[in-house]
Amino acid sequence: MDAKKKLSEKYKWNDDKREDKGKDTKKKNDVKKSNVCPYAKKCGSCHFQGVSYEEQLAKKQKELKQLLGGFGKVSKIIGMENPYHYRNKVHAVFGRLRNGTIVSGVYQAGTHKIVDIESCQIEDEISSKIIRDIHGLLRSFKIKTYDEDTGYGLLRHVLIRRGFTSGQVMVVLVLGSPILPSKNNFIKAIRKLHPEITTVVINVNDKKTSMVLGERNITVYGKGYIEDELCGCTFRISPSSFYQVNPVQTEILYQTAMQFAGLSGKERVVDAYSGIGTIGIVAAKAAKEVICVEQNKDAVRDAVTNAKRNEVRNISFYQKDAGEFLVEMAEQNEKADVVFMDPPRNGSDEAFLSSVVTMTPDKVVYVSCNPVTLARDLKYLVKRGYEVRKIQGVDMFPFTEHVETVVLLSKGEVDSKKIRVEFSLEDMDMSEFQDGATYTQIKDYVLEHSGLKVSNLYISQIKRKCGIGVGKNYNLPKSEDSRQPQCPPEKEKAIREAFKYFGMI
Ligand SMILES: C[S@@+](CC[C@H](N)C(=O)[O-])C[C@H]1O[C@@H](n2cnc3c(N)ncnc32)[C@H](O)[C@@H]1O
Repeated sequence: MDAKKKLSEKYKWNDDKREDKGKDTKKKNDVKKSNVCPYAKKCGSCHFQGVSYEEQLAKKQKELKQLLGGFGKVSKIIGMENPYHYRNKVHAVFGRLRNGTIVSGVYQAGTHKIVDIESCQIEDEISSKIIRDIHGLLRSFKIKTYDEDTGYGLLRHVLIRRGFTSGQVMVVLVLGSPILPSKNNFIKAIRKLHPEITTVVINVNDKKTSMVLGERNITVYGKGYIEDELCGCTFRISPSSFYQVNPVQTEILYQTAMQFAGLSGKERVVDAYSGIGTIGIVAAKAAKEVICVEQNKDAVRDAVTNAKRNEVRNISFYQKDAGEFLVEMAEQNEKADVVFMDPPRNGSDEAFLSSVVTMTPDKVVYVSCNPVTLARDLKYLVKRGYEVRKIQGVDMFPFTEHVETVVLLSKGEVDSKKIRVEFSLEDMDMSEFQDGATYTQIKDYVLEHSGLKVSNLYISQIKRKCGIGVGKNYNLPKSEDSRQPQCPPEKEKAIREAFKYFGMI
C-alpha cells in the first residue's frame, strides 16, 4: 500500500452523516450543526466550521476563479478524502487563570485569554494528546507557565511535529529561559506516556515578542529533528525549518508541480524558496541539475543532509535571499530551463521576478499559498511575455479559508491572445485586495505567528496609524469621544509584523 493510501485508510472520514448530504435542507442543517467544533466561536481559526466539505471546496474554487480566472482556466480544486486531523504540526500557548488553573490552547478572539482546548478537528490527534499530557504533568513538576505581561514563569508554548509516515514525534518546549527543572525526569515521564516521542528540544524565547519560536534550540532528548517521507524521499525536519503541514495533500501538490514541469532529465532547474529541499530533491531525480536557494539556515542545513540521505548528487544549495540570488544569476548570464518558486504568503519580489524574465526559463512552476499575491506576481510575469498554461488548486487547509495553488507559465509569443489576457486582467475586480491582504488573512497571520487574536477594530486602528486606507465598514468611531478599546502594544506589534509580511508597509 503506498504511503498516501495508508494515511487515507488510517484517517478515514468516518462522518457517517456525510451520506445524507443533499437529501433535504433540514437534514443538511442538522449535519452542519452536529459537525461544528465546540470551540469554533472562541478559537476562530476555522472559518468554515459548520460548512460541508463540498461547499468549502466550492467556495475556494470560486475565490480562485475570481482572482486567477483572468489568466486562464482554473482546474477543479483537488480536495481531501478525509479533511479531518490533517495537521502534522500542533501548537499550544500555555498560561494560567487568575485562580491558578493552568490552561493551554489558543488565544480567544480579540483577547489575551487562553481558550483551553481539549480537542481540535484539524490537528493531529496524537500530537494534541501529547500537549494535554504535558499540561497534566506541569503541576507535579512545579513548572510555571510564562506570564506574557510580567515576563515571569517558564513555559510559553509547546509545539509538536509528527511525521505521519515515519511516526517520529518532535516535542518543542518553548521556554523563557534555558533551564528546565528536573529535565530528565520530565522527559522520562512524558516518554512513558508517549513512547512514540523520538526527540525533545528546548527552544529559548526570552524576548517580549509575539513570535512563537526564539532563535536558540537545545536538544535534550534524541536527535533534535524528525524524519518523514514524501514522494518516495526521506526528509529531515528541524524545529525552525518550514515543512508543509498537510502531508497527504503535499504529495499531490508536489506531483502536480512535477507534472507541470514535465522534466526529461536534460534540464537545469532552480528551486527557489526551497525550505528543506523537498521540491528540489524530488525534481533532481528527473533533471540534469538543480540549484536551490533558501534564506533560513536551519532549513538549508536540513536540505544538504536530505540530499545526501536520498543519494541525490546533482543538486546544490545556497543560503541567500532568493531575489538577490536570482539577480546575481541573471547578471552572470546564468540560464535555467525550469524555475520552481514557492514563496511565503507575501509572494515574491520584483528583484526575483525581473531576474526570471531576464533568464527566460522555458517554464516557471509557481506554488503559492496565497492567491492574492500569486495574482499580483502572475500579472507581472504575464505583462513581460509569459503565458499562464495551467492553474490547479489543492486544498491543503480544510475548514480554513486558505488554499494552495500551482500555476504553470511558459514563454508566449507576442500575439493577439496575449493582449486579450492583459485586457482581462485590467478588468478584474481586485478592489477587495487593494490593501494587500484581507482582514481575515491579517488575523490568521497574527494568530499563526504570535498566537494572538486581533479584532477588525484593532487592525483598522493600526491601518490608520500606518496611513493605509480603511474600508468604511470597519468600526470607525462615530465621534471623537467614542469610548473604544485601543489596540494593546503587543497586538499592535503583531499587526504591524503582518502588514510588513503582506507588503502593506
Ligand atoms: C512556503 S515555504 C516553501 C518551502 C518548500 N518549497 C516546501 O514546499 O516545503 C517558503 C520558504 O521560503 C523561505 N523564504 C522566505 N523568504 C525568503 C527569501 N526572501 N529568500 C529565500 N527564501 C525565503 C522560507 O524560509 C520557507 O522555507
